[in-house]
Amino acid sequence: MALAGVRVIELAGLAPAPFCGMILSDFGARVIRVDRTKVAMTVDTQARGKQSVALNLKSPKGVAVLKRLCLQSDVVLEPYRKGVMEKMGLGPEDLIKENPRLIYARLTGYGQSGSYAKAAGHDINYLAMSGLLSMLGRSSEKPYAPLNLVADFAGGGLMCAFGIVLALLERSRSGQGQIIDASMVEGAAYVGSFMWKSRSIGLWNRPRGENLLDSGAPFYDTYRTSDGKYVAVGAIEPQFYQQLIQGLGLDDTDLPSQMSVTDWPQLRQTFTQVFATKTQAEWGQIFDGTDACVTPVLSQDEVLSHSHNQARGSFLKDSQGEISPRPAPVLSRSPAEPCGSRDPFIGEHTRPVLKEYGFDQAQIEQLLSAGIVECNEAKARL
Ligand SMILES: C[C@H](CCC[C@H](C)C(=O)SCCNC(=O)CCNC(=O)[C@H](O)C(C)(C)COP(=O)(O)OP(=O)(O)OC[C@H]1O[C@@H](n2cnc3c(N)ncnc32)[C@H](O)[C@@H]1OP(=O)(O)O)[C@H]1CC[C@H]2[C@@H]3[C@H](O)C[C@@H]4C[C@H](O)CC[C@]4(C)[C@H]3C[C@H](O)[C@]12C
Repeated sequence: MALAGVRVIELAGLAPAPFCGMILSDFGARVIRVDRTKVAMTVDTQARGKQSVALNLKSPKGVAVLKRLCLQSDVVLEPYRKGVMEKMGLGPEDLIKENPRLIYARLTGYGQSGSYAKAAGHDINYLAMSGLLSMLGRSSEKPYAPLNLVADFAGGGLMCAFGIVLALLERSRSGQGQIIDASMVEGAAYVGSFMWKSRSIGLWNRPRGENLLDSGAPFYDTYRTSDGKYVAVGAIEPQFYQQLIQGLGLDDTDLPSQMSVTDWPQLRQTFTQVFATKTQAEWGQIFDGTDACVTPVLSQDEVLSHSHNQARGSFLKDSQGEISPRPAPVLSRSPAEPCGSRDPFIGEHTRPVLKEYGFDQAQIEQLLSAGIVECNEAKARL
């Protein structure tokens, strides 16, 4: 796999950093997640392929153990607010001095500088600060955050993984590691560059929810079908829009012009009435195989059985029966090989990892008895 041989130390975080770690693991990196001790369960639901070491970083000996892990690793990924790692003596200066090849990835909400750098926050806050949240929501409704998708994952975990791969590539030429300052505000905004760079063509010059791509246009929206399900319509171009009208059994000459913005409410009403006359499957029989850009709105469970997704194997079922998306994109020669076994328990791999990283039996026992590390192999054998 593309990242085979890359060794990552992931400090346990909430959601963005775990997603970043899972991406790296899916594409072949060895990801060791460092969990706190005395914690019963992990919140990392994106732990596919990872190993877990439980380590108390509130103790100097625990800090020394982490330094030794980072000394022999390629990447350290930390999900804490600005200054936390420095406070523990684990800042970039501390670690890169000992391992100049180390790639030190810092995934935060607001970045390592600026007045908000030390403030707590979550996806919705970062999305709000990115300028994108102000654009999300239907006309006359308040802005809404689309799950915690845009800042936590698109602009956070994924963007950080991209930064790590860039730094690995650069290191292959320079031999040097570097610090990645991954701010979710900036990552989300960067993902949304189109929203800024297309203002000049007037795509966003109307109020929220009244533009072509923000639920304003009736030919770019969702519609309820007679069985209470929905279809998505994305017939933007005239040639696709004509196929939409044809599939709906409407006569274009009876309708206002597609781009007559003032007539969009009336056009939406017409589409709403027509889509309500058939089931989602019936509309699928009408529109599948055409360029009308009409697709079923599938649930998280329905995605697995849709013929298109099935043909590609777009979704996986692991050994625990959990359905989840397969890694993307698909590389032709070195594709991801996501691990199918269960996620690790906290501290499940403490002993074998410490041994692999050069700690002898006596040192490991000493760390265990002092509570610096925890080992939960027994739980794993149940
Ligand atoms: C996980 C589910 C989904 C959450 C997604 C949500 C929408 C997000 O947006 S997550 C993104 C959050 N932001 C960031 O990641 C940006 C960077 N990070 C931060 O800004 C901060 O870390 C913070 C604000 C997120 C948290 O701040 P906090 O003060 O807690 O921590 P830090 O300042 O960073 O300092 C870390 C401290 O920890 C010490 N540390 C670290 N490692 C170790 C170690 N190995 N040993 C010892 N100590 C360690 C470090 O020294 C620092 O200490 P100091 O502070 O002393 O310096 C979640 C969605 C719903 C959640 C569940 C729900 O809330 C119910 C339960 C609530 C319960 O309380 C917890 C369990 C829940 C089930 C809960 C579980 C999950 O959170 C959810 C499922």
